[in-house]
Amino acid sequence: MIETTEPVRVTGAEPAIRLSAVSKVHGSGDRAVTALDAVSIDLPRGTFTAVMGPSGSGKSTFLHCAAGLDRPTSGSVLLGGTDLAALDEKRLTEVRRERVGFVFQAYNLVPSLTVEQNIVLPLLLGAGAPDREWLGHVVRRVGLADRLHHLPSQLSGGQQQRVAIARALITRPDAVLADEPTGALDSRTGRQVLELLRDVVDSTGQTVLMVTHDPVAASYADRVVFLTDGRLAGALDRPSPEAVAERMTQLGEW
Ligand SMILES: Nc1ncnc2c1ncn2[C@@H]1O[C@H](COP(=O)(O)OP(=O)(O)OP(=O)(O)O)[C@@H](O)[C@H]1O
Repeated sequence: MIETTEPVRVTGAEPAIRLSAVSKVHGSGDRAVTALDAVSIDLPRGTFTAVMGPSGSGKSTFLHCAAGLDRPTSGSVLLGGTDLAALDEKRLTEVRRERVGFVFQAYNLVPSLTVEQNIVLPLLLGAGAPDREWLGHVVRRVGLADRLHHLPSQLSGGQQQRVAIARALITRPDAVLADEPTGALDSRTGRQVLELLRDVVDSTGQTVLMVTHDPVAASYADRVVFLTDGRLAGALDRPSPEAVAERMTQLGEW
């Protein structure tokens, strides 16, 4: 008798974010600029992806399309299995609030609110009640348990960015999207923020997508994808800072 062993089929969980042939044209006529040109990519759940490329290569547009902040001219974006193109503005805003966490270079905290109030703000806007247990977990993870009643102005830059990361995590989003999160930090504080993002992926299975110009920052990711002229121009898995820097040099100016 011949025994056949069926290969175990790993169906692969649905990606946190899927872009299919996404193009984005800004403006029209003579002024039209193709910022993204038929980009297709899956960001698997529980992974950390960095996006790099020369200035003007489409990194921010990529992040904004992936997050539903910008609507593609063509192609589709699935966020946690939801087709963003099918949503009206109101629903898109809700989906963005519930399913995506944002971290920006300028921390974007509300100066008159305490650390705790800033962290739970997305829940209040969405009329959800803060889950004290999850809040406790998030503030411990970012190392801010003893700063909850401080104002942002009483914190260092790195601490403020950690508040922003906690705020991004409070809704348990499908993905955390970070645009140059260490751009305003010195290298030591920047490393702490990158270690935190890495830990968020490793210990909570979160998905992180980060735009950066810094090869060291990119080396914290599982994978770096490169953009030039709005197109994907390769990727590096388990990137070292040296390999990322070399690839960026090949792609032209930074
Ligand atoms: N609102 C807009 N209107 C017109 N053109 C735009 C707009 N936003 C972006 N662009 C153009 O689209 C292209 C990609 O821009 P994008 O900001 O995505 O690049 P980037 O890689 O993030 O750049 P940088 O590293 O300099 O921030 C650029 O040529 C830019 O000038």
